Amino acid sequence: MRLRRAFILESPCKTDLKILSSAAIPTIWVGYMNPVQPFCSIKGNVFCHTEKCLSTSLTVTGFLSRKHCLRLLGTMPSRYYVHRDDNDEDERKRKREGQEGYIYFHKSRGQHILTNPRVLDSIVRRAEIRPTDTVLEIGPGTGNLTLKLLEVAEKVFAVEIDKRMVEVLNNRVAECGLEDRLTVICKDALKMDFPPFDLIVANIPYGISSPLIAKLVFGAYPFRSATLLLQKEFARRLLANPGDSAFNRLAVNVKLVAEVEFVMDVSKKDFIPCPKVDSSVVKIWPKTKVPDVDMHEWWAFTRTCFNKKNKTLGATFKQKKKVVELLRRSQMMDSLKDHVATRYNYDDYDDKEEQEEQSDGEHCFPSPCSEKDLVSFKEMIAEVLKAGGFEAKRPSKLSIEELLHLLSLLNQAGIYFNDRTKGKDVSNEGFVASYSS
Ligand SMILES: C[S@@+](CC[C@H](N)C(=O)[O-])C[C@H]1O[C@@H](n2cnc3c(N)ncnc32)[C@H](O)[C@@H]1O
Repeated sequence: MRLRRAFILESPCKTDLKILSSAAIPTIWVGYMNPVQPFCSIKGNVFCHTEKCLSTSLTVTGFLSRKHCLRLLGTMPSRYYVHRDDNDEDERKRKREGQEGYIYFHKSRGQHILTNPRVLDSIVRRAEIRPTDTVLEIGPGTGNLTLKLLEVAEKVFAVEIDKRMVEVLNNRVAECGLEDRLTVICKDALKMDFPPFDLIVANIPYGISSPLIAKLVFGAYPFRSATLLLQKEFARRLLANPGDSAFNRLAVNVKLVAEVEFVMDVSKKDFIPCPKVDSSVVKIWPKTKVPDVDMHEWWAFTRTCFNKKNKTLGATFKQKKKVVELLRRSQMMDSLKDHVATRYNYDDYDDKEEQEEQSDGEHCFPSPCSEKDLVSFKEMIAEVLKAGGFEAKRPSKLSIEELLHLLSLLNQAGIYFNDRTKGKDVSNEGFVASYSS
């Protein structure tokens, strides 16, 4: 049968629909075929990237029932999917929300559904799931990935913040008779303790990538690996090595405790609605042997060094604000308690950036340490940097081993980065929060 106009939708499986694409269509867009309803009546709600295919005819060898299609799609056919900004005031769209059959994808929640079955299969294959594994999925959405995970894992915990998605997911999994192996937790993944799991496999909302990865690799969760779909640029940063322009604080912190492996790039066209950015899949392997370092001290140290990652360490540790903070944190101020508060005069400080930082009010002193103590503390840091050969080096170019060495030299000299006046914080909450926007 030759169709002049095809109703193009997303579906996990082209063979199920028995659609053969013409050579002109590089990606096969398949889905719910409704030969009765004329295409033009639904055109308004179809996403633009599907429209590319409209003029191309498809050779169709069979149709699926609407019910079967809905099961494959997990929810309504895409004419019901509307992507709406949270500040979109369109009354008609608002009215439709809540009506049966309509589901809105919210940008603020990163709701971009991965629909390419080949990509879904590759993610599951590269995750190397064993039949006895419990998998944690963050942000299952309508369940395209969840269903694939349920085919191979013993159990899946899916954490989803959006109640509407949870409903769709539960219905879809129940229709496949797999509900016994799925536990859906309707919570914010950043604000909960995860149940025990062996692996994480997820297409996460990109807005929470940093805090979520920090939570996973520094949380008390022993897991084999995390296979994650991330924004491409973000993945490049995680994969970056010292000296690469993308190497940053998160990369250095993750590399301390985990190995990161590139798996594959994923085009934005493989999502509905189509996001603005491309994606990549990476696999994170927690290291079995982690360097013996106080993590809170390490996090505070990398925060200080990577704040201006391309500045030389000599210049970074000359900044008055940094030195005063370090002096306070290193508990070297006991002898200075009686000093009269001093507001520093920055006129003699030839560092524009730092002056700007001061001007936001947050970092204004008075501080109870004297200029004399500050100068000698500064000299002490400079000596440590010089002795270790770090004065002219830039944090962005240092290996983990070099950074660990520098930290131990500074600590040996009594210079600390974590606030030792506050007592020991054993949780990683502050650290995870520091990556939240
Ligand atoms: C990129 S979509 C992925 C959907 C699905 N996994 C897929 O591949 O098609 C991200 C999902 O994460 C959910 N989400 C967003 N923020 C979340 C959070 N803080 N905790 C848990 N889920 C969240 C969204 O509602 C959305 O369903």
